[in-house]
Amino acid sequence: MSDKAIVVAVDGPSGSGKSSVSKGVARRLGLRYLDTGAQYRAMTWWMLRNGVDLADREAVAAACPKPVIVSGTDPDEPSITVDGTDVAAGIRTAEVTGAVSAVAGVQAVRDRLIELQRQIIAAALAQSAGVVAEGRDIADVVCPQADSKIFLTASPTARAARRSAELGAVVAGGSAGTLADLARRDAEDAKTTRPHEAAPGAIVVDATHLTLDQVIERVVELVETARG
Ligand SMILES: Nc1ncnc2c1ncn2[C@@H]1O[C@H](COP(=O)(O)OP(=O)(O)OP(=O)(O)O)[C@@H](O)[C@H]1O
Ligand SMILES: Nc1ccn([C@H]2C[C@H](O)[C@@H](COP(=O)(O)O)O2)c(=O)n1
Repeated sequence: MSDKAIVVAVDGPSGSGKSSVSKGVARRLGLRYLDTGAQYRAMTWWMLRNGVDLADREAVAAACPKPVIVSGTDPDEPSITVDGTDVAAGIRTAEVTGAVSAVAGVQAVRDRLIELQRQIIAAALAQSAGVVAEGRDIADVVCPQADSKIFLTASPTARAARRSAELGAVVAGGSAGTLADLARRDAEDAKTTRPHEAAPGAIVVDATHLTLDQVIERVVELVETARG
C-alpha cells in the first residue's frame, strides 16, 4: 500500500450519512476529518448572532470576512469555534438549519470557506496520512484532485426516517415533517451546489438498504482499491 497522504471526498444530499460515514472511514484509515457543512453553519450562526439581514445578499457578503472560524479535524472529537466560542451545539439548532442555505448561496461566503477548506486539507496532507472531507461540492470544486470521490445517497424516506430517529419527536410532523424539511433544504442547496448529482469520477454509494457499518466498510474498500 502507498504511503502517500490522501484526500477522500464525500458528497451527497442532506441526511445521507456523510458525517457518520466520513468520521467512521477517517477513524478506520487514520485520517483527519473535515465537516464543511459545519463551517457554513458556523458562518450562519455568526450572521444571526450579529443581526445581519440574511435576505440582503450584499450585507451577507460584506460581513462574511469577519468571523474567525476554526475547525478541529480529529474524527473522534470534531470541533468548531467562531471567534473562540465553541459552537458545536449552537450550529445544530432549527434556526441555523433553516437559514444556512441562504448564507451558503452567497458567493463571497463560498469563496471564503472554500479557501479555508483548501488550507485545512493542505495542512492535513502535510501533517498526517490525509483527510476525509465531506460536503456538497468537495469532489468538483474544493478538491477536484481528491484521490477517492464518493457520492453518498439514500432514498428520501430512509434519510427522513434516520434523521427523525436521531432528533426524536423534536420536528413537528415527525418523519413526514423531516422529509419535507430535507426536501426543502436540498431544493435550496441545489441553487448553489448539486446535492443529487455525482461529480465526474465519483463512485455512487446508495446507503438506503445498508447499515452504517456496511457503508463504512464499502467506502474503506473503495479508498483502499484506489490507493493501490
Ligand atoms: N446507513 C445508515 N443506516 C442507519 N442510519 C444511518 C446510516 N447512515 C447514517 N445514519 C444515521 O442517519 C442520521 C443522519 O446521518 P448524518 O448526520 O451522518 O448525515 P449527513 O449526510 O451528514 O447529514 P447533513 O447533510 O444534514 O449534515 C444520523 O442519525 C446517522 O446516525
Ligand atoms: N460543501 C458544502 C457543505 C455544506 N453546504 C451547505 C448546504 C447545507 O444546507 C448546509 C449545512 O450542511 P450540513 O451540515 O447539513 O451538511 O451547508 C454547502 O453549500 N457546501
